[in-house]
Parts: sequence; C-alpha cells; structure tokens
Amino acid sequence: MPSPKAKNSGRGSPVLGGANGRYEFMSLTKPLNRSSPPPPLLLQRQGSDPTTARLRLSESPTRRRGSGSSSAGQVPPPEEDGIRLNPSFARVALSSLLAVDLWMSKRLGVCACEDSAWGSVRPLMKLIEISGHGIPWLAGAAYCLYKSDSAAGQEVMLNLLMGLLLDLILVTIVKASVRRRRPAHNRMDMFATFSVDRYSFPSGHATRAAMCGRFLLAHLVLAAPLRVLVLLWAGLVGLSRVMLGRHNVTDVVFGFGMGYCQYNLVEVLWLSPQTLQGLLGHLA
Ligand SMILES: CC(C)=CCC/C(C)=C/COP(=O)(O)O
Repeated sequence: MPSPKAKNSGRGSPVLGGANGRYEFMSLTKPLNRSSPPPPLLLQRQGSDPTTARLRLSESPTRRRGSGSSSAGQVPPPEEDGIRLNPSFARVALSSLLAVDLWMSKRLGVCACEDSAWGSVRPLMKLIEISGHGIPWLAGAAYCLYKSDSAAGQEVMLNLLMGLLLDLILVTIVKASVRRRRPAHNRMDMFATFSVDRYSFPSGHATRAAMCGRFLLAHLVLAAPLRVLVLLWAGLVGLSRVMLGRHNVTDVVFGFGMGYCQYNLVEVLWLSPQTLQGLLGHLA
C-alpha cells in the first residue's frame, strides 16, 4: 500500500485507478511516461514474493482472455524495482552482517595512520605485519631446508615451503574472485605486494598465520610456553590486520578458517622423502 506520506505528498501518488476498478501501481523506479499510460503492474501483496506476483499475473483475467481492453493491454511481468520489496532472510542477514562488519572494522582500525587514536602503536603493528608476510616465511623455509642436515628436517621444511606456495595460490584465486576492496581508511603502504593484494578478502596474513601456526605446533617439538607464543603470534597477526586498517573483521575471520583448512590440505598432500626421490628421479 502506498505510504501515507506518498499519498499526501501532492507529487502524484503512484496509484492509478485501474480499468477494472483494481488499484495498480506504476514502477517506482521508472519515470512516468505521460504520452502513454504506464504499463500497470499488479499490486504485490505485502510479503508475497515476485514469483507469486508473476504467477498471479499469468492467472489474471486479462491474460486468461488473451486480450484485454486497451487500457489493460498485455500486462508485462512485474518489473524488478530498484527497491527489493521483500528481500529474503539470507539477504537481510548478509546485509546486516556486512554492516556490523564495516562498523566494527572502522572502530578497530585504531592504527590506520600515525594520527589515529593508537597511532603510536602502528610501528609495532607493522612489525607484526612483516612477521606474517609471505616473503620472510618463504625465505626462512628455504634457508632452513638448505641448512638442514637431516632427512626429517628437510622433509618438514620442504612441506612447509609447499604449504606457503599453496597458500599464496589459493589466496590469490579467492581475492581475484571476490574482489572486495580494502577498507576506505587503509593506507596502502605494505611492502612487496601482488596486484591482487589491493583486494581485501580474505586476509593473506591471516591464512598464513593460521596455517603456519598449525604447522609449527604439529611438526616442531615445542615446550608449552612456546606453543602458547605461537598461538598468540597468530592471533596478533590477525588483529593487526584490522588495527592497521588493512582488512575488515570478516576478511580476517575467514582467513583464519581458510588457513586452518589449508593445513589439512598440506597434510593430505604431504611429500614424503620417497615421494620426493621419485619426483627428483623423474626430473633427473
Ligand atoms: C609477495 C609475497 C610472496 C606475498 C604477498 C604477501 C602479502 C602482501 C599478502 C597480503 O596479505 P593481506 O591480504 O593480509 O593484506
């Protein structure tokens, strides 16, 4: 039903007296074409979905008779108004989640630049950012692989290297597919980025922190305090992404989940020395 305001606005209510006495609505988003009467649209009863409206349209007497008076004419299917009159629950829930996400990310972006609320903490957050960057991890894994003098050590470092490359590939694919822009308050001053790193979803640092964190806990013999330190580091990497304004909260949360699953993939694709010797044998 037209809102009371529209009826009293004096700007011409969108309601037309229909030829058959039924009220019909003009499209709310198309300019009124005064030369010819606008195509009447069936009133979409509150809570009905467009499909129902279309079904009702095809059952309308006008359609059934296959002809109608010139004023009714062939009633076109209801237009997709720019305004969704009854979005699905999933769409409303997603819109609400994204609204909360943007609001929370803006509030937590306290180190987005030097004169932000916590601008003095920015250098520390940048240090944490570097600790989760792909290049230090790739260089470190390659160096340990080169320096390792045990087969077991070489096996672990080789699979960490493979996991890091897998992470880069998967994150690049998802970033390039989703193409979500970084938060408006982000100051893009990261070093050594790919072109896809202009996109925000998911956080590559978060995927790497989760995957490497699980990898270290599973394959390194660490005392309990060090295990806690690894978990703390992974959490701080994720938090730093939002505090620096690089990401929204959902980018990091999804990144943690993706990195956690990536480690499972590393375990499935685990390269044993025998597999490696077979591969190298083929290459030689
Ligand atoms: C150049 C290499 C080897 C990796 C890129 C590392 C990087 C800049 C990832 C982006 O992380 P966020 O998505 O968390 O910003």
